[in-house]
Amino acid sequence: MKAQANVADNIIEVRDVRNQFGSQVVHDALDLDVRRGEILSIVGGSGTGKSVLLRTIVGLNRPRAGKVRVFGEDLLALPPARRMAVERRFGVLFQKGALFSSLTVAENVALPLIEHAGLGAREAAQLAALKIALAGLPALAGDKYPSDLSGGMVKRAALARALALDPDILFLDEPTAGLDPIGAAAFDQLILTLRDALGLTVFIVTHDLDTIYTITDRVAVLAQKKVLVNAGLDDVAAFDDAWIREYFHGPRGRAAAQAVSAAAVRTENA
Ligand SMILES: Nc1ncnc2c1ncn2[C@@H]1O[C@H](COP(=O)(O)OP(=O)(O)OP(=O)(O)O)[C@@H](O)[C@H]1O
Repeated sequence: MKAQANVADNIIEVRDVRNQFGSQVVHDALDLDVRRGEILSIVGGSGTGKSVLLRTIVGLNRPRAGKVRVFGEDLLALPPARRMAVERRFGVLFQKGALFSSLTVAENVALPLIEHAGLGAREAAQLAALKIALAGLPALAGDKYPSDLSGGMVKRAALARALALDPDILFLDEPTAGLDPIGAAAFDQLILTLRDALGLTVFIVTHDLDTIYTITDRVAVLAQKKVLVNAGLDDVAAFDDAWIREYFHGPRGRAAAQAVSAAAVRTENA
């Protein structure tokens, strides 16, 4: 079962944000709160700016207007050393994994420990081995190069690297895209376990209805250049909007909802 977030304070606050590329306005007057300890899924049609929102929150994209506060700090207004200290509290898993292809998995995971935590090579290697295990990979995977891994293992390796610096917030951009259903379900359960064990806050950009139904506490829907609704799944699914109706009540949405109900019944009868 999902555990609800313990403390309902906002760890991320996005206020009145505008993002624009040339004449294309992606976000206009966008507001979003993310609560400490929750798993929040960001959904929306293709091109609604889910990845841009993630990049804006982690400071990789400067909005044209508005403010983003993470842990109460405006990242873009901080002096470099303070900004780096805040950034160390983020773990980011980008869409394609973004591992260095010329480094082994263990070296990829050790890199932030050497570069940002100032560890020596030996300590970093020991800690990297722990993170690799935490991400559910066998120890042998540490010696492999990203090109030698399956898609699911690449995601786990990238997750191990995202966990390297013991982040408070995990940002995941379409973590289950390209995985088979069994691999995707296992990855979802891993995220849930890590959230519960480590007290992480998890921000997931996803199209995956199974992820949304099985591990998400709240869902934020991007539409009309803003967050149309940010609430629990039942409230979002009942929201009166054409895209939401099609997404949550179309065949795939119904199948995901039924699978979760069936799993709940099995648990009750066990
Ligand atoms: N650096 C950039 N320069 C110009 N346009 C950009 C840039 N980054 C994003 N965009 C545009 O912003 C829009 C939103 O992009 P984004 O990748 O956030 O969408 P998305 O909701 O994540 O889509 P998808 O679900 O297809 O991955 C797109 O039209 C994209 O082309």
